Amino acid sequence: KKYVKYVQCACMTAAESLTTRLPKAGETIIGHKFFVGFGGKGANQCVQSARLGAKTSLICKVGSDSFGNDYVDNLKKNGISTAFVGQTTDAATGTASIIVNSEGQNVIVIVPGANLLLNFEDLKRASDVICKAKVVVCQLEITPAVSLEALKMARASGVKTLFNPAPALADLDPQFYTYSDIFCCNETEAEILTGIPVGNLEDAEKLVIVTLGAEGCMMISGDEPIPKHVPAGKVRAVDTTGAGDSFVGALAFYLAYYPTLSMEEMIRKSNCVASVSVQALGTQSSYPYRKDLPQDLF
Ligand SMILES: Nc1ncnc2c1ncn2[C@@H]1O[C@H](COP(=O)(O)OP(=O)(O)OP(=O)(O)O)[C@@H](O)[C@H]1O
Ligand SMILES: [K+]
Repeated sequence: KKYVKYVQCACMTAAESLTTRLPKAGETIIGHKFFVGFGGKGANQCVQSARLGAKTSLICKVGSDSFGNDYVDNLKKNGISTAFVGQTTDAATGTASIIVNSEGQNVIVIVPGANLLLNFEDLKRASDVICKAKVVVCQLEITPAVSLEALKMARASGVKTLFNPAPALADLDPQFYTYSDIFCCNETEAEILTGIPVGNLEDAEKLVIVTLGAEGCMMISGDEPIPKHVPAGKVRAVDTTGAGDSFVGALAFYLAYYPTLSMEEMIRKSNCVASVSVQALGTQSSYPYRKDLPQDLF
């Protein structure tokens, strides 16, 4: 199989301003630091997989603007195929404008922009990549119906599906459960999602993983219905931003390249990768490369 993994996703430019306090409505204040980074859950996950050595292709849409051009360069630098990264003049590249005060409190405005223009036609164009992948990973930062369609296309070709229901939707279409082999969310998302009728969970996915920050993860599967705790190692965390995406990206890598490992072992290794990411600042900037990790992870 040519593409061992494909992520269908959102790309966002994150512009962050640091100030002593958050401005009030109508107020202008002076901050002391500004930086721009690359984000979006799907893209983050894809970058982490690629840095572990996975062959990846991203299906997404950015604007025909400087943020979009920079994002395409960033993906290429990470060795990710951009054959299905569309650029549109109908919307701007997705952005997250973030203001953080000295207590670490923040206000964030996300404008999804071009991400919401990714459509069924784009999926059709990429169908060869989707259907020949080993693993397809989807999230909810694009139009949910498009994510669901990608999962269905993958499933129809026997491709393993990993779904990360983030950001969480209270009224998630129950079909997402049916078309996900692995359903991986964090505690907050699990809380929002538990409004789903239990009947849907029963005829659903083969495995549910809930990530628990420093505590690692809980896993529960059809084969092993008793929840199992897979702890993360003790590390000195400096910035946990993006840890969830590092975990999902790592898990996708192990599913594609080490399919004979037990799920527990894949989760243990993915915890190790994500726990490295919390020891560095930022999101993609904190994701480890294969060469910098203990070699017993491979
Ligand atoms: N303090 C920590 N120490 C060790 N590992 C951690 C720590 N925080 C997170 N991790 C690792 O990262 C994984 C994901 O963390 P978490 O559950 O906080 O995800 P998240 O809430 O989606 O994170 P974020 O939204 O900040 O990206 C955990 O399962 C664990 O493997
Ligand atoms: K980090």
